[in-house]
Amino acid sequence: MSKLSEQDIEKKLLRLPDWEYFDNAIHSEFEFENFKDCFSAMSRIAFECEALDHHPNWTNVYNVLTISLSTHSANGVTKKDFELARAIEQIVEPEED
Ligand SMILES: C[C@H](O)[C@H](O)[C@H]1CNC2=NC(N)=NC(=O)C2=N1
Repeated sequence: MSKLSEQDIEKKLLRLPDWEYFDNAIHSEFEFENFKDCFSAMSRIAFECEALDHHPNWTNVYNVLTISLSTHSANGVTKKDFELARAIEQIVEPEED
Protein backbone atom coordinates (compact mmCIF):
# COMPACT_ATOMS: atom_id res chain seq x y z
CA MET A 1 0.00 0.00 0.00
CA SER A 2 1.65 3.26 -1.09
CA LYS A 3 1.74 6.43 0.96
CA LEU A 4 -0.51 9.22 -0.38
CA SER A 5 0.88 12.68 -1.19
CA GLU A 6 -0.13 15.59 1.03
CA GLN A 7 -2.12 16.99 -1.90
CA ASP A 8 -4.09 13.74 -2.31
CA ILE A 9 -4.72 13.61 1.44
CA GLU A 10 -6.07 17.17 1.56
CA LYS A 11 -8.32 16.43 -1.44
CA LYS A 12 -9.75 13.31 0.20
CA LEU A 13 -10.27 15.19 3.46
CA LEU A 14 -12.74 17.54 1.75
CA ARG A 15 -15.28 14.69 2.07
CA LEU A 16 -14.36 14.08 5.71
CA PRO A 17 -14.85 17.44 7.44
CA ASP A 18 -14.36 16.01 10.94
CA TRP A 19 -10.81 14.90 10.12
CA GLU A 20 -7.53 16.77 9.74
CA TYR A 21 -4.03 15.90 8.60
CA PHE A 22 -0.88 16.54 10.59
CA ASP A 23 2.16 14.58 11.84
CA ASN A 24 1.88 12.01 9.04
CA ALA A 25 -1.61 10.86 10.11
CA ILE A 26 -5.29 11.85 9.90
CA HIS A 27 -6.98 12.70 13.18
CA SER A 28 -10.45 13.19 14.61
CA GLU A 29 -12.14 13.53 17.98
CA PHE A 30 -15.69 12.44 18.86
CA GLU A 31 -17.69 13.36 21.92
CA PHE A 32 -20.54 11.17 23.18
CA GLU A 33 -23.22 11.53 25.84
CA ASN A 34 -21.35 9.34 28.30
CA PHE A 35 -18.71 6.59 28.64
CA LYS A 36 -21.16 3.81 27.76
CA ASP A 37 -22.04 5.34 24.38
CA CYS A 38 -18.37 6.04 23.68
CA PHE A 39 -17.22 2.52 24.52
CA SER A 40 -20.10 1.04 22.55
CA ALA A 41 -18.92 2.97 19.46
CA MET A 42 -15.34 1.79 20.13
CA SER A 43 -16.53 -1.83 20.19
CA ARG A 44 -18.31 -1.42 16.87
CA ILE A 45 -15.25 0.30 15.38
CA ALA A 46 -13.04 -2.53 16.67
CA PHE A 47 -15.01 -5.12 14.67
CA GLU A 48 -14.66 -2.98 11.55
CA CYS A 49 -10.88 -2.71 12.16
CA GLU A 50 -10.61 -6.46 12.33
CA ALA A 51 -12.64 -6.85 9.14
CA LEU A 52 -10.38 -4.35 7.32
CA ASP A 53 -7.20 -5.61 9.04
CA HIS A 54 -6.35 -1.99 9.80
CA HIS A 55 -6.09 -0.51 13.28
CA PRO A 56 -6.24 2.97 14.84
CA ASN A 57 -4.13 4.73 17.41
CA TRP A 58 -6.80 5.92 19.79
CA THR A 59 -7.39 7.19 23.29
CA ASN A 60 -10.55 7.41 25.33
CA VAL A 61 -11.16 9.75 28.25
CA TYR A 62 -14.68 9.26 29.68
CA ASN A 63 -16.96 10.35 26.79
CA VAL A 64 -14.29 11.51 24.33
CA LEU A 65 -12.66 9.31 21.70
CA THR A 66 -9.54 10.63 19.93
CA ILE A 67 -8.46 8.74 16.83
CA SER A 68 -5.33 8.91 14.68
CA LEU A 69 -5.02 6.85 11.52
CA SER A 70 -1.86 6.04 9.61
CA THR A 71 -0.43 2.98 7.93
CA HIS A 72 2.58 1.79 9.91
CA SER A 73 4.00 -0.28 7.07
CA ALA A 74 3.92 2.76 4.72
CA ASN A 75 5.01 5.25 7.38
CA GLY A 76 2.20 7.60 6.36
CA VAL A 77 -1.41 7.86 5.21
CA THR A 78 -2.77 5.43 2.60
CA LYS A 79 -6.15 4.61 1.00
CA LYS A 80 -6.68 2.12 3.81
CA ASP A 81 -6.76 4.94 6.40
CA PHE A 82 -9.48 6.68 4.42
CA GLU A 83 -11.41 3.42 4.12
CA LEU A 84 -11.33 3.07 7.90
CA ALA A 85 -12.12 6.77 8.51
CA ARG A 86 -15.24 6.46 6.32
CA ALA A 87 -16.30 3.30 8.17
CA ILE A 88 -15.82 5.10 11.50
CA GLU A 89 -17.95 8.01 10.26
CA GLN A 90 -20.73 5.58 9.33
CA ILE A 91 -20.63 4.07 12.82
CA VAL A 92 -20.39 7.32 14.75
CA GLU A 93 -22.44 9.63 12.54
CA PRO A 94 -24.54 7.56 10.11
CA GLU A 95 -25.95 9.46 7.11
CA GLU A 96 -29.70 9.98 7.06
CA ASP A 97 -31.44 8.53 3.96
C1 LIG B 1 -0.14 -8.34 9.72
C2 LIG B 1 -1.16 -7.25 9.61
O1 LIG B 1 -1.86 -7.34 8.41
C3 LIG B 1 -0.52 -5.89 9.67
O2 LIG B 1 0.30 -5.78 10.82
C4 LIG B 1 -1.51 -4.75 9.63
C5 LIG B 1 -2.46 -4.74 10.82
N1 LIG B 1 -3.04 -3.43 11.07
C6 LIG B 1 -2.43 -2.31 10.66
N2 LIG B 1 -2.90 -1.12 11.02
C7 LIG B 1 -2.30 0.02 10.68
N3 LIG B 1 -2.83 1.18 11.06
N4 LIG B 1 -1.17 -0.01 9.93
C8 LIG B 1 -0.61 -1.15 9.50
O3 LIG B 1 0.42 -1.11 8.81
C9 LIG B 1 -1.25 -2.37 9.87
N5 LIG B 1 -0.79 -3.54 9.47
